[in-house]
Amino acid sequence: MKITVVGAGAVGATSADNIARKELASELVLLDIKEGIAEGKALDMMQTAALFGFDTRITGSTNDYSKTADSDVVVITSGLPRKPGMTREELIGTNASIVKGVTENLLKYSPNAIIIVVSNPMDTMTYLTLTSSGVPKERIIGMGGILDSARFKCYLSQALGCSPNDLNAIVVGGHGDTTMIPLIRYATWNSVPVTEFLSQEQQQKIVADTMVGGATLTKLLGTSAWYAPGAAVAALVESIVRDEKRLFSCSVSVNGEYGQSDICLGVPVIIGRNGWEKIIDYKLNEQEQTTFSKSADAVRNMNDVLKTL
Ligand SMILES: NC(=O)C1=CN([C@@H]2O[C@H](COP(=O)(O)OP(=O)(O)OC[C@H]3O[C@@H](n4cnc5c(N)ncnc54)[C@H](O)[C@@H]3O)[C@@H](O)[C@H]2O)C=CC1
Ligand SMILES: O=C([O-])CC(=O)C(=O)O
Repeated sequence: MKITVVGAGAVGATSADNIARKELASELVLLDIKEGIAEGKALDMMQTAALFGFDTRITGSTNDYSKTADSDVVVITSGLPRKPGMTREELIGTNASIVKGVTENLLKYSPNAIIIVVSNPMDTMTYLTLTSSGVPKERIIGMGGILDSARFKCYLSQALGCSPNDLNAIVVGGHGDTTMIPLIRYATWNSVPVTEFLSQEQQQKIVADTMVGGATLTKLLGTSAWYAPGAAVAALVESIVRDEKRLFSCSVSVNGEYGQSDICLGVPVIIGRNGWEKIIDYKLNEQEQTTFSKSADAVRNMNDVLKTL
């Protein structure tokens, strides 16, 4: 198994670190446009192999895509992160051309790879990758909902005073401060709805905190987060390479599901060796469906911006 991570910045390097520690690949390539950074981080990580006990061979490359040849999975994290006060959507002007160019280069050497898109605005970057590449839709997966769902579980666990591992909770819709939809009605604590233990006020606060989870971290850090994003990327890669069939919220090309088409949006989807396999229809109630449609409208407006760039 060969995996490439493009972008050796905060998220790319953390993703690669997790992928190596989990031994998800025999070969892992980190690529960046900045001279030496990917090689340096790859060597630094390689020197943890004897300490963590993994056998993955990690190499770095400054923009030489021939080193990424025949990758089974590629992860795109290249592009600008936001700064405090910005939305993810404001990154579109810079990141669209980066993501498009990186995808073209990757596909020259790994035409059969499964592509994971992380760069923001993620749903629109996933749509751009799909529409500009001609790669079958099952092989293009936007990562956002796994991270948002982990944050949702974090806030739920704090309110309930319980282990996040005993929680089941999912966030669907767009990966944006106003577009994500934490489905609290469906969240459970070891099979019991969390709504039975939380007041309306607590529920509203958890949902609101989850939606601005990324913005909260950006304000604290001065740039956006990387530990949970890197862990979420690794979980997604793991379900692919081990064919785990995990049910994750990922941004994929919907075709009538949840009342939407010609858009990539976060929906519950089964992830296996061939990419995303099946969208699962959670029966949204009227209010959730209305929120989902509004989320889709916002993402579609962003996708329309691509035509003006
Ligand atoms: N979808 C999600 O859940 C998340 C998405 N993100 C997004 O991921 C992206 C990366 O974030 P960070 O790693 O924090 O940023 P960063 O600035 O630490 O790293 C980005 C890296 O991309 C590289 N890069 C830029 N253009 C390139 C090109 N053409 N080819 C190869 N490499 C190139 C830069 O040199 C830099 O090393 C941002 O767009 C951020 O908004 C971040 C966290 C979560
Ligand atoms: O907040 C950001 O800009 C980065 C991101 O997507 C996240 O951490 O959820």
